[in-house]
Amino acid sequence: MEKDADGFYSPIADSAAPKEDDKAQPAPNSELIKSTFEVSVTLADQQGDPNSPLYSAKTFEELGLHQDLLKGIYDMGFSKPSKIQERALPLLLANPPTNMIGQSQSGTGKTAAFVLTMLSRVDFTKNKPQALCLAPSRELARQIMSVVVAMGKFTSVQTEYAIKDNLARDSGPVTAHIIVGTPGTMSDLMRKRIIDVSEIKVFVLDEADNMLDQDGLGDQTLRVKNMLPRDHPVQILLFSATFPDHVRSFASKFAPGANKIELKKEELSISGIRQFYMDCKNEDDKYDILVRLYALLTVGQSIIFCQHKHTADRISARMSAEGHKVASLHGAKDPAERDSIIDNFRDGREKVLITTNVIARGIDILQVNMVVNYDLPLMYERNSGGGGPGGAFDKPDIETYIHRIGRTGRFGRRGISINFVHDKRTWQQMDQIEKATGRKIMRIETNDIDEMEQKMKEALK
Ligand SMILES: Nc1ncnc2c1ncn2[C@@H]1O[C@H](COP(=O)(O)OP(=O)(O)OP(=O)(O)O)[C@@H](O)[C@H]1O
Repeated sequence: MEKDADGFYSPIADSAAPKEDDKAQPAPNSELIKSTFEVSVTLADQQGDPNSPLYSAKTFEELGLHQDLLKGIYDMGFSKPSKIQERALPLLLANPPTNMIGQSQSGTGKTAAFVLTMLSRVDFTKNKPQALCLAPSRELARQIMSVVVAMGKFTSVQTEYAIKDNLARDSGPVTAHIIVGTPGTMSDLMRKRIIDVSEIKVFVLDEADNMLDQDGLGDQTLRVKNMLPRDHPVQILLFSATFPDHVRSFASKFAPGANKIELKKEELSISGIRQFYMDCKNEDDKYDILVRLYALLTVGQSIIFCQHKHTADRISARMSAEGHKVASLHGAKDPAERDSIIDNFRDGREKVLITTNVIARGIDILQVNMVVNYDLPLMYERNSGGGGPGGAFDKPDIETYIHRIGRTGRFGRRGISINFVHDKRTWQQMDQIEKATGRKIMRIETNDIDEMEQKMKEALK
């Protein structure tokens, strides 16, 4: 079976496929919630709470960073390290270099830990690639690059992208120190020797469980690793908020002898994200409820996740036709369009983004205070007996759920997630998610608009 650009197997019927009578009907305005509250983006002082993943007993100065990098960190407005930064950085920067498997909840600052390591290990006098970083989407690669550039502002770091359409096929060898990209393009450029790997010292996988998963990007990532030099050690860093059991042992082989920072199952999701569900009557009702939520979705910014790109396109086309301003983003759009959509959303020019799992991981936009799982994230289960030949998308994808809701509640902020459930199957799937994450998912009435607004107000306080 072929996987599409969003990493899904494609020949699965979209349960929310358009129906003949599905033509856009303007939603009565009376149904729209009038938003009467402001978003309070209060950054609770969790950096002083020893139980918080943002807590640290140390300062950045104590972590052994170069003066130029400290300047970059403070210039970004960071004052104290988070727990993962405090614990990981001394291990990451120690000599001889040791591999690392680092796990920490979404939005707790893993990026800074690996970016500071790359910047610390580069010899700026040599114009050759010395650190490679892979991410599962171009959007995340671009975001990581912005952190490299910001943290390296007071160094002479040179950077380059290994993402689709960035380098011409006949480009000369890349002389940049740090290259950030997606695995397919990275391996392509390495094979063509546009990227010379002879001086590579650090190899980072962000969203490592996804990058190593054989049902995901595993093959492409392995191809990159197999092209790395063998005449000197390369420090391998794997970071993610999740490391499911089936990836964990492979991760240990991929990064042998790694220092490990791990989370317990009950620590996986963030307490600042309040989780809700709405009991929808059927597929069509999901759409109507989303439209009714529109005013709340635009109080801050929100991301609506669908299982399929055609669902994302269909909902956004219908909402736009009804006069609501929304954008849609998925892997079938061309790279330039993807860049402009995410940039518009990042800059707040768009408030509602309807998307697929393509941006479920890593994307850090602090103003996002609401995530809607229009469709719950599902994984392909072979031989589940639930439909297609040999398997079906029946099982909830717990890791993707944790990453999706983690697009809100970043670095101590508050956020809301809402799951739409509409039949017995989706109920059961949500029940499994609740059990696996150990966090209560509260009901919100769909027909009591005041209650809906009140609950959200409280959750964001
Ligand atoms: N020490 C710090 N002080 C203040 N803000 C920080 C600090 N470290 C990171 N941040 C900010 O916190 C936010 C989340 O960080 P980051 O994107 O690295 O999270 P993450 O752990 O990689 O999350 P995810 O698992 O979702 O990828 C970013 O906006 C980042 O700038």
